[in-house]
Amino acid sequence: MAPESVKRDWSINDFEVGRPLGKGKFGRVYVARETKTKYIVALKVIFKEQIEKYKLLHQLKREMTIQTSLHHPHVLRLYGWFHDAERIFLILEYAHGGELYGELQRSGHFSEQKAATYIASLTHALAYCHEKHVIHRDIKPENLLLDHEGRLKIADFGWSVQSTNKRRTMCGTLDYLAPEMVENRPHDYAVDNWTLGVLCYEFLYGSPPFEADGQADTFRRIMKVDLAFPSTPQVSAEAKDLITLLLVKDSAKRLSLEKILEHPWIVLNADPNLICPK
Ligand SMILES: Cc1nn(C)cc1-c1nc2c(-c3cnn(Cc4ccccc4)c3)c(Cl)cnc2[nH]1
Repeated sequence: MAPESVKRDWSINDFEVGRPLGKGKFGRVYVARETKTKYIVALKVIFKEQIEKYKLLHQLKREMTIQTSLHHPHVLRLYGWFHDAERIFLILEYAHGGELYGELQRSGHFSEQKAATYIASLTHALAYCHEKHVIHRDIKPENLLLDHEGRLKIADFGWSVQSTNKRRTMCGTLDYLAPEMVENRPHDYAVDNWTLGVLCYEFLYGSPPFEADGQADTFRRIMKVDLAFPSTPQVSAEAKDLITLLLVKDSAKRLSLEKILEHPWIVLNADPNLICPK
């Protein structure tokens, strides 16, 4: 039974902590087992000193508030949290399949079926987030996890925002930045549509479309929408069409999440057994 329905005042004594799983921005993540129910979770441990040092308490609270409120099969659950004198502990859903990034690194690039399935999963998750006025803004392979059946889970809402007013100004991460974010202009939900185009390209070719040696060159390539499709690996015209419809500089002209799900490449290639619309 999911821990949040068991009790509210958690402490580290309620968990048997296992091996480290990875490092997030400001803390390590461990696999852990809740002692009474034997339920397996991921425990993200964040040191208060780090949060205070980088003045990130507001961002952490926003991440926790947002992720706690999101209940979708392709969004990693945040069941609850607790703290002690030095640390903050987030009780997260455990994704048995690990990080999608590792799978991409091992295979070099994904098949069109796998890429389309992940893009469709992300699109459903983002449609849900946008309905709840949440823009993720930091979708990248390192923030994507897989469950035991290979279903995608979006993790790490550290850069997400609750967008009540339509336009926002904030910063994001490098290769996945939409032009309006590169220029630190006000931005809205459509930044996630741009990122879907970047991810679709990276899933199919193994590296992001505007990758360059230095940050300035990447920013220049993004601003020019300097998009080129290598001759290998072989990628279908339909896949290139979807990428081109998403990597559009004018955010209002990017393909909508609804139209992505109707695109022929998605309809032909995505595996419905691994996609959960709601
Ligand atoms: C790694 C790994 N290998 N296997 C077999 C399972 C996992 C696994 N890792 C996780 C992890 C996990 C671990 N590190 N990270 C790094 C990280 C931190 C913050 C945001 C995004 C990414 C996440 C989680 Cl949260 C939740 N579930 C996880 N499952």
